[in-house]
Amino acid sequence: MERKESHKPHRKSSGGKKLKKNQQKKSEMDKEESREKCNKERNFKAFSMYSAVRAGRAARRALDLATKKHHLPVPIRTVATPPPYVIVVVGPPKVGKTTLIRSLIKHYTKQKVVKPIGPITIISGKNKKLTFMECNNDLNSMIDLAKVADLVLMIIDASFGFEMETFEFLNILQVHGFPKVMGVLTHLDLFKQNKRLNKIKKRLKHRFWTEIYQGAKLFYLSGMIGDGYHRREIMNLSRFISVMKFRPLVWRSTHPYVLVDRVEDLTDPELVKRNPTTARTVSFYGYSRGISFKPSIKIHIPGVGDLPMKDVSFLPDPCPLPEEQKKVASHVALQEPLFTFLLC
Ligand SMILES: Nc1nc2c(ncn2[C@@H]2O[C@H](COP(=O)(O)OP(=O)(O)OP(=O)(O)O)[C@@H](O)[C@H]2O)c(=O)[nH]1
Repeated sequence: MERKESHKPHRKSSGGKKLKKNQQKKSEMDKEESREKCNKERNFKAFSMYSAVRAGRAARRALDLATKKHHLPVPIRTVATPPPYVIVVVGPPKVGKTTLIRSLIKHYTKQKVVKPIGPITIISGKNKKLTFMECNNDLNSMIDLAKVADLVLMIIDASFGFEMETFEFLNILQVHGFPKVMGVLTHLDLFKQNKRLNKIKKRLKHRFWTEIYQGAKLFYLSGMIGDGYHRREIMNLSRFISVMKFRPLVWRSTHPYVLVDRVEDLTDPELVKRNPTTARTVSFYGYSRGISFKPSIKIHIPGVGDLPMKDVSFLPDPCPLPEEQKKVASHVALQEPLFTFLLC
């Protein structure tokens, strides 16, 4: 007789090296899956806050940036094409003001100006003109230019640091409404050690931010090639100037004013010969800025006084924009915001 043997089923082992490894693998895979699922469902950025201090700082910065954009709307009062923006180059003696103007003019016009004297107006884009002017280191020049500057390029010699002239000009700016200010560090090639150069750059940047505002733009010009600064650095600076938005200051957008480019004495030379202190008739040429001039108003000339105006008239623009040049070519009459007025 055959005997059937019944075996007990094999019991699965609940321990051992291999099993433990498999279980670990499985649990890891499960975790990964659940994490992926979680990320898909929720925005993982929402849980990225690790530090309350850092989050506070980020929130404050975001608010700062948002409030910076809150400006009252400014009505545009200029005629058709705006007058050139005035860029004043300020700094102590021998810091590189002339060199910077020369380099910028060479970049924009491809022309070499050996010694730029007085205001120089150039066309920097399709509908933008710029007037560059160097500020002398006397108080009168500083006060006069602080009144008309749209952008101030503040040159700082890195090997000297900040000097009295810089602080004087900043104080004057505060009185006349603060236009845009950009710092330019020169003479950086005099530092031979990189470590020291970086330290100086950082120190001057923080000092500049304390004087102007946190985050004010500071450019670094690392040295000279020939008689100008490096082409690439000048190109970067000019690009920055080209895209800059100049916000008109309240006083300037509510008053007429002129930065005089040319003066002509129209008095009879015979009269002057006979009496050098005779009353003179003088013609001033310049772009009218702010609001329109009325012939009846008195003109204030800094350092001279209030004088009656005899006449004010339009002149064709000596520096027309490319579009206007085309119009002139096709004999379209132009009315430019350039003024001449007679004083007696
Ligand atoms: N090594 C070095 N020399 C520079 C630099 N910038 C300007 N210079 C030199 O400094 C000297 C004075 O430069 P300017 O451009 O005439 O200075 P400035 O501020 O116009 O001088 P003033 O009009 O007399 O006040 C020139 O010999 C320049 O070659 C620079 O970044 N590095």
